[in-house]
Amino acid sequence: MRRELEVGIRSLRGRPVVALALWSVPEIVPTAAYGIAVAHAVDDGFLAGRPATGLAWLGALALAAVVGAIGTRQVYLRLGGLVEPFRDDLARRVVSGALARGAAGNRDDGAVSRLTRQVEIVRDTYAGLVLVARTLVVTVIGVTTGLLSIAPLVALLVLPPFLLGLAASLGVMSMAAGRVRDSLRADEEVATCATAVFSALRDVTARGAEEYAARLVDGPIGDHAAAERALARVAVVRTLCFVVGGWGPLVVLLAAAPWLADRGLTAGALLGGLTYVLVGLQPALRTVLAVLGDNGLRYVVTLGRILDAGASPASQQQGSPVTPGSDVALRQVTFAYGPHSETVVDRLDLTVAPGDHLAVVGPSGIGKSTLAGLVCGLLTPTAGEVLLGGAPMAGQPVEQLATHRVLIPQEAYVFSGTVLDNLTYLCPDAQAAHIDLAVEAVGLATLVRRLGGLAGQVRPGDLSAGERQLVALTRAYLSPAPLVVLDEATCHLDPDAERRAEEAFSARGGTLVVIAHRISSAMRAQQILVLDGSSATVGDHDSLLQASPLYRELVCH
Ligand SMILES: Nc1ncnc2c1ncn2[C@@H]1O[C@H](COP(=O)(O)OP(=O)(O)OP(=O)(O)O)[C@@H](O)[C@H]1O
Repeated sequence: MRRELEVGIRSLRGRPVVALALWSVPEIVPTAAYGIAVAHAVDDGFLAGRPATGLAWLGALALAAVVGAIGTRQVYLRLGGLVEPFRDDLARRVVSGALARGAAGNRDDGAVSRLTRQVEIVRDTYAGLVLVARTLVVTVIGVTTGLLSIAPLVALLVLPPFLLGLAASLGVMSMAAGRVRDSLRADEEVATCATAVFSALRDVTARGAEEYAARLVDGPIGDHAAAERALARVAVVRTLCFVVGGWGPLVVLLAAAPWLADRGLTAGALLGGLTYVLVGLQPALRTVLAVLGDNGLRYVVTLGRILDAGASPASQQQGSPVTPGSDVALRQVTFAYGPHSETVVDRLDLTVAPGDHLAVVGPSGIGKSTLAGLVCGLLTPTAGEVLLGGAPMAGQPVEQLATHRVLIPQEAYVFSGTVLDNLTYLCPDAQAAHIDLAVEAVGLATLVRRLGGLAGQVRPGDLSAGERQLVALTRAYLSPAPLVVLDEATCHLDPDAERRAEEAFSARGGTLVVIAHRISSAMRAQQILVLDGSSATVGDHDSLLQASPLYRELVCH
């Protein structure tokens, strides 16, 4: 919070602060005059049986208010000279930061929001804070001057509780800023989670993952509720501050009235003192609390966001995720589905160079799909590690992994919608020419024509298992992911269609891992991994014929 306040105070340097202060002086006149006029109107006028004198004092009060209004007008005219340059500085900071990040190749999607909405919020709240700080100073000077002139004892009684309440309100501000930040963060977390779940609603329903989706949003919603409760507790503390600083002086003054009367305090002076509390101090504290609680917090939090985003692109890059390549490496990977389950993969070492085509073969139930899950980061090794482009898969966010690898399982996922929706699901910005190329390469053209082109409707139930696989394969082909893993994803295609699809993927670029359904598929790969329960052998077709009895057996089959 100190940083945000320093930025605001520093911005006042070289601005017309003196003119603003001088034009605030006329405003002190009515503030100081309230109690004096009431005291004299009562003591010298109405209680002395001279109502005309009483009314004259009240008339003088109206005159003082006119003087104050002239000062207020001039203050507002000069406020722009303080606030607009501050806004310009912030806008400059946002634009420079966004340009620097753009030049460094990093998109800054939040810059528009910061430049328009957030800078305006800071400008408005800053103006509100300047005004309230000025009003507070004017009130304290005016009330103190007035009280000292009619009854110095009353000043000694009412000012301490007021100042105590004011100090406590300022202290609560720092605590409240932290709570507002927590609440905003929690709110963003809920929005991020809910957006992810809502945008995947179709998939959630299709895969029956409703409970999992609910669990995803459950935590952030709980955090948000806790943050809101903490914020509500701060509001209670703020109310207590007002009780002390706003009502405290009134109670003290009323309680001390007999004691003051014994010391010669007149009824008019007592009423004058009450007027200062009710018309001066109490509204000033209420405004301070309202403005600090609203403007102040919005100022600190929003300016904080702008300042954080303005950090140099180099420092931001340090935290940005590493972009892995497409080479896959397994280092002593061991995996079992549970602590007491049999080990499916045992200390496996494997390297697939970028651009290579690896086929995995082995008897049913030996662990081929498990290996595909490990390579894609869907399963976490019990021991050892899986690296993609040299970066460990473990701990990488799902969104990041999704841009670097795509897995097509045996049961192809196709949904109700247009052909185009189904094909561009992993690459929404795909160009028409690229889509046509993919459709042709993978062998989907006949089906697309039958469905009425890219705008035609797909009804999953009307497609054969092989047709659904072709749709899913074309989608994977269009995906920008450099690593493609096909887990028996062509098992429902005839051998020719399978060959055509696999050749398309080989020519696509990037690394290809195929869990082979047919041995003919394995023979197209540069490297073949034979999984044999107790051991795993890697080689090309010829070397494996020599080295692996299991491979020889699979080829004969
Ligand atoms: N989710 C799971 N929980 C527990 N065990 C599992 C799970 N999935 C697979 N297994 C077990 O792990 C072993 C390897 O299964 P996996 O599906 O990886 O074999 P596969 O070689 O792909 O078989 P297939 O060729 O029949 O598809 C099997 O014994 C299987 O029963």
